[in-house]
Amino acid sequence: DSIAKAYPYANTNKPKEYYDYEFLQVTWGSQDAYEISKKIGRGKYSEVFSGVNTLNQQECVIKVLKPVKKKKIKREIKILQNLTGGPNIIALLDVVRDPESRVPCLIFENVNNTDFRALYPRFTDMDVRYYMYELLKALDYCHSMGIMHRDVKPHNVMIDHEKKQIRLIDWGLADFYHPGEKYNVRVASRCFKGPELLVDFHYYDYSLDLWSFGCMLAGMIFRKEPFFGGTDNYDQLVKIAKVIGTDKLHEYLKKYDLKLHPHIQKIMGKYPVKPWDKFVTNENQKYMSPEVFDLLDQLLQYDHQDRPTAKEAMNHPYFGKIFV
Ligand SMILES: CN1CCn2c1nc1c(Br)c(Br)c(Br)c(Br)c12
Ligand code: NA
Repeated sequence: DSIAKAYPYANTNKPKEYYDYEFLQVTWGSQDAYEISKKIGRGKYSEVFSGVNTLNQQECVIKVLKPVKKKKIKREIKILQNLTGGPNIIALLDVVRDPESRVPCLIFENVNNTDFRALYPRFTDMDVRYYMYELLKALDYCHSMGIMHRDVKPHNVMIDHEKKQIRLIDWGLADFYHPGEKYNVRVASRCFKGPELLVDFHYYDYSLDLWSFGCMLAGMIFRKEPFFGGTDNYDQLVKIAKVIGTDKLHEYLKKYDLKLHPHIQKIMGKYPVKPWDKFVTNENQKYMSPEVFDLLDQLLQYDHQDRPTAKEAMNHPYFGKIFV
């Protein structure tokens, strides 16, 4: 079996009620304390609004959950409660039920976010290093608390560029890591799915988040969003193989005794490794450095066991300069 390199027993050492979220007794606050001002987003599982707490005039974000299994709602609430207060983790302020519809709403602290498509092109090389280090702080924290995020992507990293603050949001796909547990591979967003998900390897761990993190970093420094732009979950692996090559893919499959889905076998060719400097252009060269290429080599590896942990990534020389 494959066991996490980092924090494998984080949950083993916790009381049962820490991870056994099904028994969570949700104490619902009163919805009438919150007024919705405008819709700011919509996802598969929720609609998101900016709002205000009428009792203290505090701005907030209201995530109205679409009808989904109670178990999944309890999981998201439990995880948010376990993590609130952690570095760069979005703070859950309240859990309320809409009086008419009785639909559950999660109330979060507000972040004056700028959409990443408009923000990232404005980043200096130091901005990228700074914000990606802050994101690793959030990942190392949640991993140390026995939780995999499983949906790391720019859409889920809120950035207030004035305050130079980030918050990792949307813990709706997050789950508790238990060594040897079989997990659903239908998680993360297509372009950020790790190879383990695309080859149906169910015994994955926190290192999935480090693959997604690597995809974010590559997209930011090469100004190519998404970096691996697959058209479906089969093509996604082909797009990855066209960059990191097929030799190591076959090594990976052999090590874990995995078979490529027949459709992937049909569309997958034989590809060499594509060096990172092939992606350099005039507009992205300000983000290039030997350190960042080395970090990408480490993060974007097929074998999840070979990727650095979040803590190891934080100690990479690429993040050395932000402390001068
Ligand atoms: C789709 N958008 C845009 C901004 N924004 C969106 N979803 C958000 C969520 Br969920 C939270 Br929690 C916060 Br805080 C912010 Br800010 C959010
Ligand atoms: Na959220």
